[in-house]
Amino acid sequence: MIKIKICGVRDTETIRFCAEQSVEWLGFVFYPPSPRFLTLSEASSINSFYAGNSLLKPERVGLFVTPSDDDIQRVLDVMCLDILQVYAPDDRAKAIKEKFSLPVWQSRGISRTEDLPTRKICDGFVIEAAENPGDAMPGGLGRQFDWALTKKWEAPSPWMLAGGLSPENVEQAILSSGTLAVDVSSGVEEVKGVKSFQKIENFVKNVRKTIAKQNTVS
Ligand SMILES: O=C(O)c1ccccc1N[C@@H]1O[C@H](COP(=O)(O)O)[C@@H](O)[C@H]1O
Repeated sequence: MIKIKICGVRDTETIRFCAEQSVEWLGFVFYPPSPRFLTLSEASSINSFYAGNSLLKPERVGLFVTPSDDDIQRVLDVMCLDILQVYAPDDRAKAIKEKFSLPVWQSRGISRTEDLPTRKICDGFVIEAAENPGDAMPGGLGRQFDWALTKKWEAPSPWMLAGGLSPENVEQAILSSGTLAVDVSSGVEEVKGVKSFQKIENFVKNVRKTIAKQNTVS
């Protein structure tokens, strides 16, 4: 079973829709330059929505870019998170895990085999395309890398594939990379920062279809 994370969710209708699609994780972006940035007030509303809907299953992943402890604490004061996804160096990612006692996924940009992690750092990795000089953000840009790079990688901890995934390419991405989990943001949007229910539905359908095909041949 391939697990799915829909990142950059900003409203309760999208949360409800994704939950109905049985996705495993929802990503909430706490990085101000992002078009998917969630204010503390919006985070607090989403927290109330979750609190009032105890059957909502998707785990809440808070995304932070080189955060201070205060940046994370301010969010945790208004919203429960199940997992922290961080863009941070190894030691800082470990320190965040220690401080907040939550599972931590470290985002890692790669462009060649040598960039793939060989040591466990925290609880998992989000593997995506390397950042380019001048990029406004380290992720959420719809940029792919060569998926074949991960096919023979002996990952030191669980990982998910991210970067430039879409309903159209996710099947090929899963087959080429060998991933067991996928993370999508811009590929399921109508315009930057606004999720498309149709694209989310197609994305989920195509992921599930890929699993079915894999089951058929194995
Ligand atoms: O989604 C964002 O706005 C974002 C901002 C800053 C860092 C990461 C961000 N998203 C993450 O980037 C990857 C790839 O996203 P995309 O599908 O290519 O748009 C994914 O892990 C998102 O969670």
